[in-house]
Amino acid sequence: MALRSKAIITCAVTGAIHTPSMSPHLPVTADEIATAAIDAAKAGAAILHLHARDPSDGRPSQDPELFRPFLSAIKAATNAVINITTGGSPHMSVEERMRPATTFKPELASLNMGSMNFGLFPMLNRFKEFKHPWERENLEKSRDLVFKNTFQDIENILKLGKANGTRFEFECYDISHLNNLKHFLDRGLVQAPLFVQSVFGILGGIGSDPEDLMHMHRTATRLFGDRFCWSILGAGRGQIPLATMGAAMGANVRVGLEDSLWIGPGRLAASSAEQVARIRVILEALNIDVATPDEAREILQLKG
Ligand SMILES: C[C@H](N)CC(=O)CC(=O)O
Ligand SMILES: [Zn+2]
Repeated sequence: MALRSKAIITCAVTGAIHTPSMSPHLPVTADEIATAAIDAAKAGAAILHLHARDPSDGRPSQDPELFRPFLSAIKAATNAVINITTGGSPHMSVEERMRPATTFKPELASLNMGSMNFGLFPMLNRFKEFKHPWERENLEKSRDLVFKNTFQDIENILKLGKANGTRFEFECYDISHLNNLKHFLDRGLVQAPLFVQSVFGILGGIGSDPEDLMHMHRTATRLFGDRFCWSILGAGRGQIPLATMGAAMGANVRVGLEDSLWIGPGRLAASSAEQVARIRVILEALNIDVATPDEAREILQLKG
């Protein structure tokens, strides 16, 4: 793993997993997403990972016209790195998922490194009341849902990136995803430094035990040596503890309401910025400086 000079904080402000009835703080409209992202950048996030939602009912959407207003507001207020999702929602087609990255040619986009079961239904044990029927439907449907990311899908998104100068946040939800990334590295379809976002705690992927983190780290180091920039994404209550453990080992970190709605046991986070502030305090307590957006660009060799 490339020795990390400074820690890059990525913030994912809304996503497509959580639904509006789960938290009043989940941004839905373009204004809410812009405000959440700008506040997260002010709190110390160098990279903003962005999804869009239909303002009428909060349903995840990859419609570029829903991205456009908050992208321009964010760019006007910060020089944070814009990272546009190509994962969208696991219920969407890959073509649908690729639309905003195709339209906006961002310097960074997410890329999910393998197909997998994507179990969201356990959240039905925690959340009972939903304003919109699609919220419960999506969770129920995840019992029989495959998040499709075939080798051809990945290759198509890599080609899109190459054409647009877009580099990737490689979402690795399991050890096999690291091997898939190595396959594309060996074929010269991806270039170092590889921004490896290890995703822990999604049902269908690797768990969120410290042993899982160590296993990911060992395997990534064996496969990529010092050609990767490691980052930790813990879903749900594992968010801050796993990010803390990873940071102590030299990793970068990802927080935000896309990945966890919580700031403490039973306490909803009031904003993604609150989670950024929390992990920043921890990083600085570990004597780790937080990277600015331009330092993140340099570390990840982004087009700027
Ligand atoms: C677990 C995260 N939702 C992973 C993610 O952010 C995927 C994407 O947007 O491409
Ligand atoms: Zn995402």
